[in-house]
Parts: sequence; structure tokens; C-alpha cells
Amino acid sequence: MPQWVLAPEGARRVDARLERAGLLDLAMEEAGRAVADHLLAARPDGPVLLLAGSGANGGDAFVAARHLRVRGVDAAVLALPSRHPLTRANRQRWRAVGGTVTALGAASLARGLRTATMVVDGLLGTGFTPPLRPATAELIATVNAWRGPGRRVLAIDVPSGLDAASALVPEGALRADDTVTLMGYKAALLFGAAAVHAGRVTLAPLSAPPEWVQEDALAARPTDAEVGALLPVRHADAHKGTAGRVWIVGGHPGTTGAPALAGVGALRAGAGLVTVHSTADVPLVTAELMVRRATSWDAWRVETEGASRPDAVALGMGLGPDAAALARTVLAWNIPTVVDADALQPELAGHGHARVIWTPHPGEAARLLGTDTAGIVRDPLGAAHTLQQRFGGVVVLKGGPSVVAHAGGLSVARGGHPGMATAGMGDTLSGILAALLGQGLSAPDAAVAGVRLHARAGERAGARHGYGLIASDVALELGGAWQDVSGGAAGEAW
Ligand SMILES: NC(=O)C1=CN([C@@H]2O[C@H](COP(=O)(O)OP(=O)(O)OC[C@H]3O[C@@H](n4cnc5c(N)ncnc54)[C@H](OP(=O)(O)O)[C@@H]3O)[C@@H](O)[C@H]2O)[C@@H](O)CC1
Ligand SMILES: Nc1ncnc2c1ncn2[C@@H]1O[C@H](COP(=O)(O)OP(=O)(O)O)[C@@H](O)[C@H]1O
Repeated sequence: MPQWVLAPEGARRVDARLERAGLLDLAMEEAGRAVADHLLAARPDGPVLLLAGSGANGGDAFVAARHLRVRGVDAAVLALPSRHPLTRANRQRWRAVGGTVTALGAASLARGLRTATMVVDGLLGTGFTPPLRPATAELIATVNAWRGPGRRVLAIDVPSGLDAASALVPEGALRADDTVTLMGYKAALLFGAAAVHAGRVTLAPLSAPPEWVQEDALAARPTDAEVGALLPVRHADAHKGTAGRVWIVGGHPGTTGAPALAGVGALRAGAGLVTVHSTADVPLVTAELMVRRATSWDAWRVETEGASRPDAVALGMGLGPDAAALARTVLAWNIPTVVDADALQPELAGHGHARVIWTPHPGEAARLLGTDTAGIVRDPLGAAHTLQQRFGGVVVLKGGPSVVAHAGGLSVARGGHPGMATAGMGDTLSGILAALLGQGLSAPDAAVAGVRLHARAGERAGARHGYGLIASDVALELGGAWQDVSGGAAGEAW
């Protein structure tokens, strides 16, 4: 089933539709049940303290408490007063199974935390707008100070005090070990420091018609089954000429490794023939790579003028000051093209086409948009959308995780590994993207599949090398990543 990323207002619109359909009560029941199931799977080894706020997030906590209690878990609820009808109804249902409700305040919280081993945070969800009011901030600070080894915090939907739409952490937000998010992911749970605050995130999709969620979604978050379906399947009579001819255009004295890494990425992502074009001495890191050195980029332009074009190009990696001018030349060929690194210059706006993939990291994205990196990092979904509007084609805004923006919408990649934060990793990605373009994928499909393959290969390399992994390790894992994502389908088409 497709998974989605929802903005708080999108979540509210879905809520409103559920309410009009008379289904909101059932959705809250499912939400609370999912939280209880998650908690039971973690086998709580002591009393669970649930904190219920005044909104529907608090209602979810009451439902979770009821399911925990009827399954034999020692659960207690501390609650703020509520006027929300479903929260009140579920407070009654909790009482009906023998649960007691204590008013939530500094003293009752301190008492409850003395014996608890797990806190369930149902204080604030998507209805919260920062800044925190002082009384709530004080409660959250107490829980944050309590949290530690053997004292875990599970947040319902969004950790209290996080702005669901932002990667930044507002002052005083709750820090969770786990978050069970409802209906769709929230941007805060996926990006930046906010995602760190959310801990491990699990999605409880809830039973709403998928089109209701899709219509209000900010972005898709494709599963591996969905990504695997995009990957090319090769027939038994494939040969190197049918697997895509890729050119890598880059390199400059001092940065000659970058195009070589892109070349290896392209080979390991299945490109049939890969040639690195450079004016510098590119190291022949693997014998399968062809390297063509030109005396100057002007000479290269003349040499390639009448030559047959490759199936795809990646350009800009380590290319230096000539990159933007060279990008204009290559973009005019109107073939599938990845524009990366030094070639990512604002002057190229208006020179792209539908088969271009632009691959900025946040610093390059800021340069392209004439803004600061902090603004990009705060809202990667918004930034990727704006970049796509301005530059056309497809934008891969790189990060952990990367965002793909195309005319059909936004997509957030899964996975990756913090060890991938090392030089050369983006060069490898450019090669992968060019290889997929060269194998006939459309630019949006190549981008969605390429970032996931790269991230999956990073996970595999990370398991082996930890933070010591380097871009070449990731390239080596691409074959395995392809097998993982395609469910082992590579090579099976007869
Ligand atoms: N379809 C779905 O996804 C489903 C979602 N569901 C759930 O609904 C949740 C959203 O519920 P919601 O809209 O009732 O808001 P919610 O987050 O509980 O908080 C509202 C309360 O916060 C308070 N408050 C606000 N700002 C504040 C501040 N600065 N500082 C301090 N307090 C502040 C404000 O208090 P008041 O002004 O009333 O005193 C208000 O009453 C969602 O996250 C999910 O858990 C499920 O139940 C069913 C299906
Ligand atoms: N913490 C992380 N989690 C997942 N992926 C990451 C992480 N850090 C970096 N990456 C990935 O590594 C790549 C880094 O790209 P970039 O900064 O352009 O590197 P370079 O220019 O050195 O090649 C991107 O694809 C990014 O998504």
C-alpha cells in the first residue's frame, strides 16, 4: 500500500472527512490500538504512564490505555481537562474498564514517573502550534529529564512540542525513543534534528480510503515493492549496447576522483558502457571504465560535435569553473542528463528540459535558489518543490533522506546510513542516476529508484563498515541493493 507524508493541515482535512463520514471514532480506536500493539511488542517490563492532552492526541492515549489494561498491562493515565467529544468519550470508555484518571500536573507527573518504565506521550499532536505554553513546557521538561536507560518514551503521532511540518526542533520539545505516527508520516519525523527527536518511527496507516490521504498528501514515501517495480528488467539477449551507454563529464586538477566515482557508480548500477570525459588525468579506478582525456573543454566540444550521443550523461562532478558553460552545451543535446556538483548554477534556470535530473545537496540548493542553507534544511520538501518549479525536469535534493521533486509531485526516499556523510557519495549517486536513465527509465523513475538503490547500498555498506564506509564501498553494494529492492528479480526475465 502506498505511504504518504502529510502536513498538519492535510491531516486535519483527512480528519474532517472522517468525521463527516462518521468514521473518526473508529480512526481514533485504530490509532490507540496501534499504539498499544506497538508497546506490547516492545514488552514493557513495568508500569506504563500515559499522558493525555486536551485534544484528539489525548483521545488516542485513552484508547491505548484501555487496550493495554484489557491485555493485562499496568497502565495509568494522567490527563488534562478536555472538551473534545471523542477524547471525552474515550475517557469514559477507559473508566468503564476500571481505569482511573488523575489530573495531570507537576506533582502527579512526578509521582507517576517514580514507578513508570514507559511514558506514552498523548499531550500534543498535529494540533500544536509553537511556542509551547509554559505549563506544558514544564511537564515536557520533566519527562525529558526522566528519560534514560530503562525509561522509554513513546510518542503518539508526533512528539509533543514538535512542529509536525518542520525539521527544526522548537524550544522545549519532547524527546521520544519511538513514535507511532498516524495515517501518514509528518515531515518532522523524517528530516533533520526533529527526526532525531522522534526516535524510531512506525506508521499506523489507519483505515481511510487511500485516495483521501493521497489527495491531501505532501509527498509519497515509496516502499521497496513500489521502487522495485520501476527498475528495468533485462532480457536474456541483453548486451552492453542495450544496457545503456553513459558518459560521465567532469574532473579538474585536484578533483579527478569525483568523475571516477560517478563512473563506478554507473557501472555498478548496470550501465553497459561507461566513458569518463575529462580535461584532467582521471584515475582508472577500475579497468572496466573507459577514460577519454581532452586537451581542453573547447577541444572536447569540437571532438564531440558530430559524434553519436550517449544514452545518458552525468556532468559536473569535480568539473571546476567551466561547469556551467559546459552544462549549457550538454543540455542543448536534449538527451537524458544528470546535472550535479559544480554544474549546479543558477544561470541554468530555463536551460533544462524534461529529461534532466538536478542533484543538489542543501548547500548547492541554496546557491541555486539564492537563499541560505538553513532555509533548505528546515523545509526540504518545500525547497525541492521550489527548485523543481524553477529548473523543471526532476530535482533530487540530497540528504538523509533525499527528496525527489518532479512535475507529478514529491517523493521521499527510505533508508540510508549516517556513514554516507562522506565525500564522493553524491558522485556515486550521479553515476547511478545516469545508468538508470541510460537503461531507459524516465527521469522521475530513475530518480526515485536511484536514490533508493543508493540508500539501500549505503545501508548494506554501513552494516559492514559503520562510519568508516566510503563511496566505493557503497558502489560495491549496488548489485546487492538492486536484488534487495527488486525482490531478487534481476536476471530472471526470460
Ligand atoms: N486522521 C488522523 O491522522 C487521526 C489523528 N488523530 C489524532 O488527532 C491528533 C490531532 O488532534 P487535535 O487536532 O485535536 O490536536 P492535538 O494535537 O491533540 O492538540 C490540540 C490541543 O493542543 C493544545 N495546544 C495547541 N497549541 C498549544 C501550545 N502552543 N501550547 C500548549 N498547548 C497547545 C490545545 O489546547 P487548548 O487550546 O484546548 O487548551 C489543543 O486542544 C493527531 O495528532 C492524532 O494524534 C486520531 O485521533 C484519529 C485519526
Ligand atoms: N545521514 C545520511 N543518511 C542517508 N544518506 C546520506 C546521509 N548523509 C549523506 N547521505 C547521502 O550521501 C550523498 C552525499 O552527497 P554529496 O553531499 O553531494 O556528496 P559529494 O559531493 O561529496 O559526492 C547524498 O546522496 C546523500 O543523500
